[in-house]
Amino acid sequence: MAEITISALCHSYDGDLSDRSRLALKGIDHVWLDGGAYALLGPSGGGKSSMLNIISGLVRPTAGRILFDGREVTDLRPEERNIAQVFQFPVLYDTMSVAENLAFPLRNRRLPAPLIARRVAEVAEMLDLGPLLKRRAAGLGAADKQKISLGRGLVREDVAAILFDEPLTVIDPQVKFELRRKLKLVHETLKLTLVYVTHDQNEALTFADEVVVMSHGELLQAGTPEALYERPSHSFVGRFIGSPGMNFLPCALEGGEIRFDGGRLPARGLAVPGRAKLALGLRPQAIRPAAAPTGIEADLIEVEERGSYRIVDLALGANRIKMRLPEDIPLPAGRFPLAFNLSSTLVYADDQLVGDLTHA
Ligand SMILES: Nc1ncnc2c1ncn2[C@@H]1O[C@H](COP(=O)(O)OP(=O)(O)OP(=O)(O)O)[C@@H](O)[C@H]1O
Repeated sequence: MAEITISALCHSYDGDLSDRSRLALKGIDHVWLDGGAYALLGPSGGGKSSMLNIISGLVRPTAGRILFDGREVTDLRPEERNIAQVFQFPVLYDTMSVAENLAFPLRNRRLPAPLIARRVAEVAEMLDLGPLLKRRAAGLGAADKQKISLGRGLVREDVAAILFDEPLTVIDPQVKFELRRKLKLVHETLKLTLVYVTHDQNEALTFADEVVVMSHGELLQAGTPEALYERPSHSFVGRFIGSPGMNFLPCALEGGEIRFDGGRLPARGLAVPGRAKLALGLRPQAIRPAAAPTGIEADLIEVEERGSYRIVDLALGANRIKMRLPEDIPLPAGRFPLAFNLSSTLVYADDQLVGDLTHA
């Protein structure tokens, strides 16, 4: 396995870098550490597949470099890079048995038969394919076929990394959960460098040690699931992660206070760039009804029951915000004061996190 470094990566499918807004990748730097389990998360068209295909060598970047363990591979062909890639749809040979499909990447490299047999048995065991080894791939369902594709990715011991491009899209939810758990176990056992593309935040947050969020060809944040949840460094990440996502209140910094429609909060010592568009970012669980007046008053609009908690829609001045309230906390009716957890009340300037209100 290898550490993969990408440096100043830009890509345009027509080769023209002059119009930044049209680039599929807009100057990305990142290091994928050896043995890390990464999720590459973002909306459709954000550049995730382009990034994977550039790492594997299927696409050559218009500008920038890729290094495996410090060695430049930008100009190497896919077969020279030793990357295993698993795609959204199963890639296998229908006429071969499951065992032959799993063995194929190893036979191709002319590995000794006993080694091939050992690896095929190990991978089949990991993915519960043992009972199917002699069956022809053609007769199997979508989930089993995709397991074979995953197995073909995992079977080689010499790969620099395994890249998964939305591999569970065609799998139904119950099996999906099971396979994701299996992949996590496989990662823990084999310490592979894994990059797993998804646009599903639950998939990303449960699978990865580190989540990399991309949108519009930019890498917006890379961090642990907790960091992305608690301190999104870009407002897009705050909105994209969480259900519901982060609330954003347009605000202004005046006289040592953050002022927003519906309230104000002390913000002494907070420095923000001049002329920046400011917003307060608040997770729904950082908001609570207050027992005494706080200067922030909201009107109850709607309540959605979600089992052990409620999502409460509130009007705060002209803003609509969502509060996540555990079942055991009473919900006042009508208009009531709100308290914000200040360490989770984040300040964004032109969509970038600049601080919180803790020390105000
Ligand atoms: N082969 C291609 N030719 C031209 N443009 C492409 C090609 N592949 C991707 N693009 C464009 O590059 C941008 C990034 O697409 P990419 O497929 O990398 O994003 P993605 O995040 O993987 O999206 P999805 O989740 O839909 O696969 C998009 O604007 C897309 O239209």
